[in-house]
Amino acid sequence: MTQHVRVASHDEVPILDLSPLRTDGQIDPLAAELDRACRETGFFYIANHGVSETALNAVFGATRRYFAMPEEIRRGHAMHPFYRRGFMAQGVTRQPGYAADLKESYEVGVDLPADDPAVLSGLPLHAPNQWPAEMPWLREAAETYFEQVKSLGLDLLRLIARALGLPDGFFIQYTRKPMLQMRLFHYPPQTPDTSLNAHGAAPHTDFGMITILAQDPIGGLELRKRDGEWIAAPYIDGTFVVNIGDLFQRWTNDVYVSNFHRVTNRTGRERYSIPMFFNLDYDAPVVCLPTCCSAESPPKHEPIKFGDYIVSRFKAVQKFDPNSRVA
Ligand SMILES: O=C(O)CCC(=O)C(=O)O
Ligand SMILES: [Fe+2]
Repeated sequence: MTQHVRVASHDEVPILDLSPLRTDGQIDPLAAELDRACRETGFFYIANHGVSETALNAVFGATRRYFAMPEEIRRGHAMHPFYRRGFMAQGVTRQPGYAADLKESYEVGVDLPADDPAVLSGLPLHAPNQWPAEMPWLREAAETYFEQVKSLGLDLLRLIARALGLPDGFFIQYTRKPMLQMRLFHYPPQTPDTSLNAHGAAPHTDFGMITILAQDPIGGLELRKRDGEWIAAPYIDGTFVVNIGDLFQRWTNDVYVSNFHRVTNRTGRERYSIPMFFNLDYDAPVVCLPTCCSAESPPKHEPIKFGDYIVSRFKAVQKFDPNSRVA
């Protein structure tokens, strides 16, 4: 079992107050704080993020209620392996070198109509959401929260563009049909006989752009600093945790860091968390950002399409099957 780790200092994982984003205030000092956090640990908290407490409490309430039901009911909502919406059982996610993750989830994306051209053409991850008809409370709470976190994500994209010296709309231009993936997570408590190699979520880096995470007071999220030390990023009331994904690191020519993190729930209690993987349009060209490369620091990575990269990572760790589409 992993050792007890110390709590991150404010310097290591700062709390950024986002109020200036919504009050038309001066955002440059905030962008500078964000820039420093993204270069050093790739993790920061955000406060005054604009998501209502009512929406947050409702989505956690619905998540608890859903996972308190017998698993057979959830199995009836099994996630479609191509569209990635619905229930994902324990053990689907497996990071190389570790036992399968102990968490289970309900997956939600951008709710596209079945006749949307992207859906009709079979673009991976583009689909209508899947909702159990007998649980309207799940859909209602998840959709309300999803919309609020989506607008928070757009605010963050504007701030990130500012931090990187790009026009404010640089990333927002690629959010016409963004591949947002929200996951309602349940982490059962780890028992003493759980394999030493098992985690709620084994050490990994996130795939995409940024992750906006709501965790409950149980805590358990830990991240690895650039020097290799693991530190805890506990629950802080009124905040979310934001971190950088691998594709965004690549886009910045490795100037921003996508860091390893993990979750181990040793509290003996159920843990719930709700990450929003804020990804961009399938076709967004990920080519070294103009402010991140120069003659002294040439591009380190080949250009790639946003969606092609995300799909390649799903294949590696989440049993994504490109041949599983039903016409
Ligand atoms: O549940 C958490 O606190 C973090 C989950 C996570 O890191 C992930 O799903 O990528
Ligand atoms: Fe993660």
